[in-house]
Amino acid sequence: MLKIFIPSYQVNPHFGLSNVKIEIKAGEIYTLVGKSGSGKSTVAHIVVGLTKAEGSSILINKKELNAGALDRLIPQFKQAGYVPQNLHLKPHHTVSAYLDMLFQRLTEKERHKTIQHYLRLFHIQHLLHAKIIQLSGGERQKIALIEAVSQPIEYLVLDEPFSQLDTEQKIEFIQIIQDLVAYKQIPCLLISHDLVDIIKMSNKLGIIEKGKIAFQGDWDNFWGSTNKIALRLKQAMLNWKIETDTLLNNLK
Ligand SMILES: Nc1ncnc2c1ncn2[C@@H]1O[C@H](COP(=O)(O)OP(=O)(O)OP(=O)(O)O)[C@@H](O)[C@H]1O
Repeated sequence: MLKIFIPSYQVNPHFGLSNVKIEIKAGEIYTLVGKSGSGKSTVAHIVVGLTKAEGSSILINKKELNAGALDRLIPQFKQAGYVPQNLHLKPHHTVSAYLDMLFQRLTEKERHKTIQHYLRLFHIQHLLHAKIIQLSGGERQKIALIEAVSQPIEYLVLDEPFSQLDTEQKIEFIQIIQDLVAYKQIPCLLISHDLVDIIKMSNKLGIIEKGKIAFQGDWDNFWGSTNKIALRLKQAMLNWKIETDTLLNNLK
C-alpha cells in the first residue's frame, strides 16, 4: 500500500499543493488527471523523492520514505520505479548495451534470461542492436519503463507515459503496464491527461485542480458523483465517445 499525504507545498508565490491525500493498494492503478499546470508532475516528483516537501508523508508498506535528510546523495527513493515526462536515456547506447547496463548486477546467464523476458514482453526483440537515438518515441517509452522496473521496486510512478504513442501502441502499452502491475503486485500512480488511458486502465481516479484533489474515487464513485469537476470530466468523456462513434460510423 502506498499512502501519500502532502498537507501543503508551495512551489512558487502563485502556486502550491494543498491537502493532497492519495492511497493506492498493491496491484492497483490510480490515475491522476488534471489540466496543464494543475500540479500533477509536482505530486509525482514528491512521491518519488525528487522534490523534498517538508511535513509530507510518503508511506510505502508502512515505511516512511520522506523522513531522510534533505541532502540525499541519490535524490530518488530507491523503492520507486519512475518514468518521467522527459526521458533521460543514453542516446548513443544500443538497446543491448543499455539493457546490459541496467541489469549489470545479475550474473551473465540471469541477465540474458531477464533481458530476453523484457524484450518479448515489450515486443522489441528486433530492436536489440538499434541505437536509442534511432528509436521512435513509443519505443523509447518502453525502454524507460524497463529501466523503471529493472531494480527491485515497491511502487511505480508513470508521468504521461502515453504522450508519444499512437492509439495502437497505447493499447499495447496499457496491457503491458497492467500485466506488470498485476505481476509485481505493486501500487502504480499514473499521471495522464488522456481519457482513453483513464477508461482502460485505472482502478481509481483522482482529479487535481489548482493543486487540490477536487475528486477521487473508483469508477462507481465517479459515475455516481455530482461533484462539479467529476461532471465536467464525464462530459468530456461523453464528447469523446460521440466523436469516436461518429468517426467509426463514417468508416462503415
Ligand atoms: N521548479 C519550479 N519553480 C517554479 N515553478 C514551478 C516549478 N515546477 C513547477 N512549477 C509551476 O507549478 C505549476 C504546476 O506545475 P506541474 O508541472 O506540476 O503541472 P502539471 O499539472 O504536471 O502540468 P503539465 O500537464 O503541463 O505537465 C505550474 O504553474 C509550474 O509552472
